[in-house]
Amino acid sequence: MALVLKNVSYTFTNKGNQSNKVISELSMQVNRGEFVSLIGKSGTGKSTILKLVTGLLTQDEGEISIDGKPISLGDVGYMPQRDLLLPWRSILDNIIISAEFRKDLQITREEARHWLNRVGLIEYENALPKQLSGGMRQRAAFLRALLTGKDLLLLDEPFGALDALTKREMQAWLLSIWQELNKTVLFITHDLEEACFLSDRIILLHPNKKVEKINVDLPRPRFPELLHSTELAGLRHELEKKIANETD
Ligand SMILES: Nc1ncnc2c1ncn2[C@@H]1O[C@H](COP(=O)(O)OP(=O)(O)OP(=O)(O)O)[C@@H](O)[C@H]1O
Repeated sequence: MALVLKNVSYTFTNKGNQSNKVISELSMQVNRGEFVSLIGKSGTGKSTILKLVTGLLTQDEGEISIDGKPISLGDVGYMPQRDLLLPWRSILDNIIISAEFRKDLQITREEARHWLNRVGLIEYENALPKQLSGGMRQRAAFLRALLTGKDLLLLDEPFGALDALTKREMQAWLLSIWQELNKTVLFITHDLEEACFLSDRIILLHPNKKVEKINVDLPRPRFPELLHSTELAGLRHELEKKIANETD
């Protein structure tokens, strides 16, 4: 067992004291080594769930734990929707930033270079973020989350802004790294095909705050040919229908 959310609720209160209960009595679990995707219409609270799990936000009610211990800031590797790379630091210095704040974490520059090489960014180790394309920045932001050394990675729409081909490449290397390093991943996407292709399970958030848990019974390892299979197309279609029929 890895991450458990039990009866979690969260309400945003705006300046005018208007409140918006975004998460209501949510219970869900992500097991060690699993790849789980969160899907649902815009505004159903996907990013809020990730922020609660990181500890950036604190739930009003309920419990969030990792291996039975209440979560605290810094327990997970987090890749937010916007990459938030520091514009004045080189790519290499951006990806090893966690080691500067944590005594328990040693990342050598050699190790960081190994990873830059793995994702095709070694030639950019000394470049500034603004010199990289969107896809390259996403890869750097992913490495920064990976090099926190945490088992649980929270990835908020990491490939949302990429063209279809780059997205395919990134999905393939994400799966290879996930398998090789035995990570646990909680992933947000609006791309239903992507959710089916990558995940063991999908958690669908409904606008009425209910959640639906869907198993993805597709074989692993996953190869790109699977994207053309009737099984994947059938599951994607099923999800599409569930989401399309919803009203707020
Ligand atoms: N800082 C904030 N202050 C007030 N309301 C917020 C804040 N952040 C998010 N919300 C509101 O909470 C709700 C859920 O937002 P959240 O970003 O978690 O949804 P989401 O499912 O991730 O959406 P999307 O798919 O568009 O990224 C929305 O109604 C949003 O307007």
